[in-house]
Amino acid sequence: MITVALPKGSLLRDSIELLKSIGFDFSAFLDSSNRQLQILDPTGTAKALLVRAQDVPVYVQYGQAQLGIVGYDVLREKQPQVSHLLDLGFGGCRLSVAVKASSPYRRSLDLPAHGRVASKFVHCARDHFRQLDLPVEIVPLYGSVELGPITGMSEAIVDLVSTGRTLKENGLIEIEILFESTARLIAHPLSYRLANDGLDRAIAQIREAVLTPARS
Ligand SMILES: Nc1ncnc2c1ncn2[C@@H]1O[C@H](COP(=O)(O)OP(=O)(O)OP(=O)(O)O)[C@@H](O)[C@H]1O
Ligand SMILES: O=P(O)(O)OC[C@H]1O[C@H](OP(=O)(O)OP(=O)(O)O)[C@H](O)[C@@H]1O
Repeated sequence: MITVALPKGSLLRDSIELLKSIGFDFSAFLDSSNRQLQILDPTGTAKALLVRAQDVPVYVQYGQAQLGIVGYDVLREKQPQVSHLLDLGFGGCRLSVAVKASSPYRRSLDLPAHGRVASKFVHCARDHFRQLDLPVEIVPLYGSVELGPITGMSEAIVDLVSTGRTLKENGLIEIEILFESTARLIAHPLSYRLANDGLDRAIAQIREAVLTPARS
């Protein structure tokens, strides 16, 4: 039995579609009236856990799931001890620095020393400003990060941008990209090395499905 940790939120639908293309049906997670956090595929050969995006690598690192699907952004932020197998191509976004459009800042280095930067990606943000040798205070938030500059709590944010709509509708602009992100397939390192439970076959099928442009 293979167990796969799936992220709630933005990546869930594409993750379920990908697994469906290799014969595992976890579409029950898309039914909003369903409250189950663990479901068996109807064939009884695989199980899926529904977890918060940041928790996917935790279940994989500790071996409760042999496989997981998670954004590269989360891997950069959490640095989990997992095997990084494959870029799945969906969930494209980027981690960027953004400021109020009306502010004078147009690159990270324009920000004032000891200014504040709000982010859910505390480690990535800290690394970015450390590399620039610009001392800033990172303010950890859990969501709606854009409110940092809007309310005046912070001069800037480090947050995910996809279409750019959230920034635009909140009067912010992107001034620097830290890195691009897509969804990744990760594995529990020991399980991957031992390749038990048809794991090898499932990984090969996922690889094949990702390389084949149209999923059925
Ligand atoms: N706007 C977006 N467009 C595309 N992919 C995104 C977008 N926002 C986030 N992602 C990707 O989806 C992953 C999950 O993000 P999502 O916004 O669903 O959850 P979260 O808000 O980070 O987690 P939680 O709701 O548990 O706090 C991110 O780690 C990123 O890889
Ligand atoms: O560029 P866009 O396509 O507008 O997407 C970017 C938004 O998506 C994510 O937020 P999410 O929906 O996860 O909400 P959150 O603020 O609670 O993290 C991210 O934090 C941005 O706010």
